[in-house]
Amino acid sequence: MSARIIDGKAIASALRERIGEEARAFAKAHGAPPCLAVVLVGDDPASQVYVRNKGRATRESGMISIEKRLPASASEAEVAAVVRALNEDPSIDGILVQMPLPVHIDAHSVINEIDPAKDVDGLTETNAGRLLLGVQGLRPCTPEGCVILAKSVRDRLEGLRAVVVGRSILVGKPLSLLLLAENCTVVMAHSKTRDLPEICRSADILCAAVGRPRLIEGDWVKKGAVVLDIGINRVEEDGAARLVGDVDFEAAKERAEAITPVPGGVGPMTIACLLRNTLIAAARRRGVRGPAI
Ligand SMILES: Nc1nc(=O)c2c([nH]1)NC[C@@H]1CN(c3ccc(C(=O)N[C@@H](CCC(=O)O)C(=O)O)cc3)C=[N+]21
Repeated sequence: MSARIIDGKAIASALRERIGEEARAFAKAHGAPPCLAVVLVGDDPASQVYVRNKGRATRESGMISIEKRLPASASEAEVAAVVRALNEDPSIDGILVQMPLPVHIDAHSVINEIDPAKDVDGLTETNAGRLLLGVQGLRPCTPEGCVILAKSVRDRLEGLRAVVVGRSILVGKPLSLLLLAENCTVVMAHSKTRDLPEICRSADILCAAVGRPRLIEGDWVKKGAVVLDIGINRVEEDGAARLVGDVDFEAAKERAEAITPVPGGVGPMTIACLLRNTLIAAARRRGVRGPAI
């Protein structure tokens, strides 16, 4: 039996719809919609596309989107100064510094300049610490999206064995912590893990976030598992550019119960969760409860 394909695009679009309603109610109650600022340094073509898409999605959800662009030659101090000005601006609810930054800029330092209350990526030390502690904070968008997708298949994640392949700051580590918070038994696997195929075969929920095209083979997937493919790899195949995940989708879907496609799986959820975080940040900054979505 072929797996059910988890339609991340449709789930994200339904979530964005609900966020839009909440954002409009917020605008009525507070006199202005939530506002997201995106800082883009340099002219990386992929980043330009992401930022344009984020801007469009933000406006479609009834929120305000502003962009601060700096040249690739901007110094770390200049980028930090832009972030600090956005921190001070009361009309800004969320700040996202688009990655990657030019190599001469230390991304960690710049991210840490963001006011944790406006850190809609959930990447500052403060929000990472809050995630570790299990207290209220802003959670990273892609991992949050993954948990929503897993719950679209399994009502309760409690007691399930989750294997997360990849330990990046952006995805692997925070996703492991979020799944732990859902009472999964979490295995954090990575490039030095021994017997990776065997460990993957033990997963009820298999999450691949390594950035290696089709690393996870079909027979690494347990029958009936939920597979979340977080990889977005651009490859050249038969002379055409294609987007593929970290999982061999065609093979894995013959064993999984449900699987996310690439594109159209986890990616769209990242943007929906970013908008959700912006709404949450806007509400909390005004001392009201965040959205119940
Ligand atoms: N501060 C920061 N926060 C981020 O969250 C962040 C970032 N920097 N830098 C770049 C990565 C990448 N990222 C994606 C978001 C949505 C899709 C997405 O919606 N992808 C579509 C299709 C994309 C396509 O066709 O190229 C999909 O998977 O269906 C992909 C990638 C957010 N990132």
